[in-house]
Amino acid sequence: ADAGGCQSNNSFDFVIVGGGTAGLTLGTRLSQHLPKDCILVIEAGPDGRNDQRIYVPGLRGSTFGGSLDWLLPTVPQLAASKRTINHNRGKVLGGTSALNLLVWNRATVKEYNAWEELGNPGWNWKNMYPAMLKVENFQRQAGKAQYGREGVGFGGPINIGLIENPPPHLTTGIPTLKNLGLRENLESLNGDNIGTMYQPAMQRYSNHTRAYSVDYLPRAGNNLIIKYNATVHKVKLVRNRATGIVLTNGEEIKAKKEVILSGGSLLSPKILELSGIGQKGVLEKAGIKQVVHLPGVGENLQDHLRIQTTYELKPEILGLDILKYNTTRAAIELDLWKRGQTSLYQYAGSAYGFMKWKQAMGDDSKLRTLAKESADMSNPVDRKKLSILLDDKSGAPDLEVVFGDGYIGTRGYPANGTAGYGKQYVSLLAGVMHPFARGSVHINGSDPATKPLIDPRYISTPYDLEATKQAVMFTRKMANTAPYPDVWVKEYDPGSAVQTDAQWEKYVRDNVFTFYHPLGTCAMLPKKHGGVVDPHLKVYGVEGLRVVDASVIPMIVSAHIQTAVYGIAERAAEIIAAKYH
Ligand SMILES: Cc1cc2nc3c(=O)[nH]c(=O)nc-3n(C[C@H](O)[C@H](O)[C@H](O)COP(=O)(O)OP(=O)(O)OC[C@H]3O[C@@H](n4cnc5c(N)ncnc54)[C@H](O)[C@@H]3O)c2cc1C
Repeated sequence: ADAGGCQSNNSFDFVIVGGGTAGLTLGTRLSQHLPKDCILVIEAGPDGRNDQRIYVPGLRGSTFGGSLDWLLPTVPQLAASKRTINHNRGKVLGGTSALNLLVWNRATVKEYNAWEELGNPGWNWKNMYPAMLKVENFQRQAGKAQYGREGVGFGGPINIGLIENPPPHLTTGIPTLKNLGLRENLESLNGDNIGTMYQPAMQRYSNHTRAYSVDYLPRAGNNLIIKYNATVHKVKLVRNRATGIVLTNGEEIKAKKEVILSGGSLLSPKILELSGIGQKGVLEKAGIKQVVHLPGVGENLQDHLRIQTTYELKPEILGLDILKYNTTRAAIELDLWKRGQTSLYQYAGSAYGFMKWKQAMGDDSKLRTLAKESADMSNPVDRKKLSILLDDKSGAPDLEVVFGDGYIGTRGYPANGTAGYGKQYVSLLAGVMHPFARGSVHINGSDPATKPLIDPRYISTPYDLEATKQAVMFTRKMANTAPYPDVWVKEYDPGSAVQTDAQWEKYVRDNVFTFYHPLGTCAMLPKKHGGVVDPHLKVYGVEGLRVVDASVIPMIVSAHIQTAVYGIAERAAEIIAAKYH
C-alpha cells in the first residue's frame, strides 16, 4: 500500500488511541480499506510479541499485576464484604487480548438483536455474525472430537480451535451436564449456545501459541503506523471538533480526519472526561472545564458475575497446578513446549454449559420475582434484559458454567507450608449472564496518571445476589453428579461445612468476582437514554471523534465478550471506510 506521506509533521488522517483488541482490528482494516490514508495507533504499552508470558498459552495469567497490566481496582464493593476487586487490562500491544484467558465464543441471536432494538439500526445478529466470522480461522483437528459445521469462520486472522488433549476432568464435564438434563451442542457459536460443549480457544495449532489481535498486523498496509509506550492524556478539541490528541508528555499529534478511542471500557471514558466530555458534576469535581455535556460517559457499567467451588483432584490425574509447586516438572514441561512436543503449557480450553435457570434448578419462580424487583423499569437496558430473562423461548441463557483446570478460586493457590499446598485442584466456575447492577467508572481528579474510580456495584440488587448464590450451589451439584465424582477426592472451596442459605450467602459476598467483562461505559444508545455514541459510534456533540471498543456495547450478552469486540471493530471499519471512500 501507498504510505501516503505517513508520519509527516506528527499529522495523520486517523489517530486510534489504544493498540488493543479493537484498536489493532480497526487500524488494520482501515489501512486496507483506505490505502491512501495514514493511520496511527498509539499504544501505552510496549510491543510484547517476544514475551513468552504472552505467547505460551499455559503461562496465561502470569502477566497479571505486572508491568503489562493496568491493574485497575474497584472501589470497595459494599455488598461484597467491602472488598476491592482487581480488573486486569493489557498495557501492551494487543491490549487485553494479550493477557486474557483465551475463551472464544458467542452469545445468542436475540441478544445482539437487542442492541438494535435499543435504538441502534444495523446492530443486530444479521450484521454482527458475519463481522465476527470474518475475524477467525477455525482449525480442525484430524481424528479428534470436533465442532459441528455452522458457527465458525475460516480465513480470518485469529486462529481458534478446540482443546487438543482434554484431560479426564474435562472429558467428564460434558456427560455430567448431560446427566443434569443439558443437550450436547456441537454448534454453539451459531447464535444458539444453550447446552454443553467444548468451545474454541484462540490458539495457533501450528506452534501452540496464543492467537490475539496482533495477528491482524501482517495484513495491514505500510500506511498503518504504531507508536509504542505513549500514553494519551486527552483529545484536543477546537470548538466541538476533535483535531488530534495530546500525549501525557505534552506532545500533540494531529488527526486530519478522525480520532478514535479504543482504550477499553475502563479507560476510554477517562480520556473523554479528561477532554471535558462528560457529566457536569464529575468534571467539576475533577477541576476540568466541561466542553460537551454528555451525562452517559462512564455510566451503564455492566459485567458478568463469577463465582466458583474448587475440588482436590485425584492424585493420579495430572492437572495444571503441578506447574505451580513442582519447578522441576514445570521446567521439563516448558522445554517440551519449546520443542513442539505435547506439554501442559499447550493447554488452552475448557468444557462449558449454558442454561436457563429453569434447566438448572427446575423452579425458577423466586429468581423471576427478584429479577422483576431488581430491574429499573425506567431504564431501557434493564427492561430489555428483563424481557429476555423472563422469556423462556428467548434462547438466551441465564447461567454459564465452566469446568476449569487448576485452582481458580478467590483465595489463590494454597500458600507453601499450608495443608493445601502441593496438591492439584479443579475449579467449577459459574457466571451470571444478565446481572441488573449497572455501575460507573469516572476520573479521580485531573491527573492522567491517576487510576479511575470503578464502581460496578457487584451483587447490589436482590436478583444479582440470589442468582450468584444459586449459580455456586449448582456447581456443587455438578461436582456430585456422575461421572464427575470420578476425578476428585474432596471439596476445597467452600468446603462441606457450608450448607445453609446464610452460609452460601456469606461465601458469595466473600468470593464473588468479575468474569472480566466490563462494558457499556460509552454506550451506543440514544442520547436521551444515556448514550455516548450513536450507531456510527460517533460521540454525541463532537465532530471527528468515535469510540470503538467494548465500552460501546449497550447491553451485556451471554458470552465472553471478545468476539463481540472484534466484530464491533470490523463493523466500525466498514462504517468509517464507507464515509471516506
Ligand atoms: C483477565 C481477563 C481475561 C479475559 N478472558 C477472556 C476470554 O477468555 N474470552 C473473552 O472473550 N474475553 C475475555 N476477556 C475480555 C476481553 O479480553 C476484553 O473484553 C477485550 O479484550 C477488550 O478489548 P478492548 O479493545 O475493548 O480493550 P483492550 O484490548 O484492553 O485495549 C485497550 C488498549 O488501549 C490501551 N490504552 C488505554 N488507555 C490508553 C491511553 N490513554 N493511551 C494509549 N493507550 C491506551 C491499552 O494499553 C490497551 O492496549 C478477559 C479479560 C480479562 C481482563
